[in-house]
Amino acid sequence: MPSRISDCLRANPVYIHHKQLDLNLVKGLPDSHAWTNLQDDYPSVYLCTVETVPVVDLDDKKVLDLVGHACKTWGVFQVRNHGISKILLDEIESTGKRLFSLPMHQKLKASRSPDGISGYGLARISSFFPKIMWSEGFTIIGSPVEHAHQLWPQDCTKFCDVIQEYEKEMKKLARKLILLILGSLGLTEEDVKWAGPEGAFEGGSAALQFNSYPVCPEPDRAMGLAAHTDSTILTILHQNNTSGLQVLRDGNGWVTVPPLPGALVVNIGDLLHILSNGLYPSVLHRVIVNRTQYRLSIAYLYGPQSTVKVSPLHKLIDQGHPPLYGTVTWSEYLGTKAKYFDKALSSIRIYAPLNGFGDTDDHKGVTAG
Ligand SMILES: C=C1C[C@]23C[C@@]1(O)CC[C@H]2[C@@]12CCC[C@@](C)(C(=O)O1)[C@H]2[C@@H]3C(=O)O
Ligand SMILES: O=C(O)CCC(=O)C(=O)O
Ligand SMILES: [Fe+2]
Repeated sequence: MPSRISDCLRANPVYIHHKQLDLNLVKGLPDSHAWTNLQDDYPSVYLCTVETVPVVDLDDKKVLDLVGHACKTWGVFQVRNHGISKILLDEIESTGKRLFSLPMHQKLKASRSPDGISGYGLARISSFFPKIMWSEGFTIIGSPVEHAHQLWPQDCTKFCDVIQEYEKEMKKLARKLILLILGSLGLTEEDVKWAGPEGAFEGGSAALQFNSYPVCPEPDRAMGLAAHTDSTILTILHQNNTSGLQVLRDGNGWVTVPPLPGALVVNIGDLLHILSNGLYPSVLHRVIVNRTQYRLSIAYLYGPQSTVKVSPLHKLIDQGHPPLYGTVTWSEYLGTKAKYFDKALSSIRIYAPLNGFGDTDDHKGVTAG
């Protein structure tokens, strides 16, 4: 199994046999983009008044309890007082807008190849669905320079500078959140071998994903980004002021994560699900689209160094709580995800209780298409 993420993605090419349409020019919803069975899925409960995604103020004295509760019961929360300046959030948002408003022929020059890691194109998970999603994406892993130069041959310095600054700040926030999450489990960085000196998580790796959701003529029959969990420890997401992100709540229904000015969304990913031995389950989420408002999001997908071994943390294991998952590196897990998609977590499960013991669910697929 390849050790670096880039090698792993190269070894698991994604062939997406769909031509990238310019969604901004399409007048009606083409059959290729018309999803069936969307109504048979779980209902959307975005008008629900009782259940709202937790919002955690990182300066709150009870932050550990709040984070722990959110991770255990929702797998997603929004954070305030996260330390990322409004200027930087505005800058990354306008960088994304500038990118996606380039003419199609220019964006296609920076296309992600099937065995590539970075660039413009449809989400990697597109190959698992018969219909095409109403979105376009741009992935950055490592240096953005090559693709940025294809997009802006004259001068891509501004783009690269903003990406670099944003990634630097996101990395700090991701580490802070991981320490809080460990704290909420009664653990410290010393309980995580690969955390390194002072819990610095040196060598952690990440992907930056820009997602663009143009306005859609028939939003009820289209899908912005199909239901999935992220293969990360956690994902930090900045969304513009258009709603669309939904999370599946206890298998009951889709709940919208409303955009809150200045707040960032934190999603628990599959690697934290494994590390926490299923105590903090990864969250199934999707994006629906909109007839009148353009939506943009920027996801910072954070994982450990690609070669470190991830398995349920020792202190969470005892006779009553056997390890539910085997050991994987992030690289290996991305390979597993590329093959099995929504069955990836269950494919590495090593202990399956007969009586609901362990109280975990490896996400049964939500398959509309
Ligand atoms: C590191 C990664 C996680 C990701 C696949 C990738 O190689 C880079 C893009 C990531 C992303 C973003 C959109 C949703 C997602 C499921 C996808 O298709 O590409 C995630 C992948 C993931 O978390 O598995
Ligand atoms: O656009 C969004 O709100 C979600 C994006 C997402 O789920 C992802 O990039 O993994
Ligand atoms: Fe996601």
